[in-house]
Amino acid sequence: MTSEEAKPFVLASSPGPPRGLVPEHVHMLEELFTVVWWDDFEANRDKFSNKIQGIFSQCGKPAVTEDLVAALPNLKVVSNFGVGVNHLDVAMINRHGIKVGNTPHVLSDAVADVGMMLILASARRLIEGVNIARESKVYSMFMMGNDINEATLGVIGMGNIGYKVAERARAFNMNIIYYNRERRSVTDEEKVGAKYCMSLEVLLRQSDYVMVVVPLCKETCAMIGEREFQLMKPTAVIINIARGQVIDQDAMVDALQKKLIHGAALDVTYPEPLPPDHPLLHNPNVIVTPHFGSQTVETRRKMAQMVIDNLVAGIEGKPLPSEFKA
Ligand SMILES: O=C(O)C(=O)CO
Repeated sequence: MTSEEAKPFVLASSPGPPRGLVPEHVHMLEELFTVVWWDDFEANRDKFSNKIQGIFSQCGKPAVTEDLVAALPNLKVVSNFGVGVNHLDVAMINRHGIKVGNTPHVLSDAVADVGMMLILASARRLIEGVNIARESKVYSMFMMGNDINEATLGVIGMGNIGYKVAERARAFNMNIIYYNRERRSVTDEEKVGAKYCMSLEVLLRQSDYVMVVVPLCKETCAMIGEREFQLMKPTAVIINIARGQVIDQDAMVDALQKKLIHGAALDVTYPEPLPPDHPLLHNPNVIVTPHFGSQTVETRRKMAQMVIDNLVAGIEGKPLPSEFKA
């Protein structure tokens, strides 16, 4: 058994909610590392600065600023608990000779499940239905939903998660179209029956459900805005399991109010959470969930293991099992 001092030092934001580490993950980390929690680090910078070799980063916590990176001369790796690294300045971190790890693949099924769940929940008006049953109101025959059978799903971003959404939608007999930087292979397309759209415009015009699954970056920030909502069907529902900022949120509120689109189902927004008086929380055609796409016990366990594997490899100077490069 390694002594505490011999274990490499890793900086992490303090455990517990919001979005903190659950005890199981803390235990996994502490088995291999001397974990320096952010509050302790802040109070004792001189004691820890030379010792920290890795940072456990989650949803922008701790904030990996250039000042922090420069203050940690032995830092080798920033390991992100999640696939999306939009909150990290990867180019800046890499410039300092430090690697960045993330956790793709292991969470794709869980996130795609939430995407499919949001399609079904909005099509079948799940939240309204649950509320009616809970309030013991007279059951209304007029609370009609819509079939997703034969409806068209437009997937924007056919990466790992987008493809998993398509696999699920295929099982529900949806017509699948997609828009992606690169076209998938014919074999991939045929497996899920997905048709490639040459332009976003074509996808937006044809889709009953528009699912956003692109990573947030300069090119995708606010890629769905006023013009895009105008192209969509008035019956369409937009679903976002990527990052809130990929959609211009004010334009979406406007599009919903003007009935340019029918509804929205959002696992991601900005900010998170939305303030209680936000219009998206008070529209019966909108479902908002708390960015919980990857949040299952099993998936989070796999993610925690991957974060740890990236930390170990980075600290030992080996290639990361999953490195994200700028
Ligand atoms: O891993 C991420 O980046 C996620 O947002 C999962 O929901």
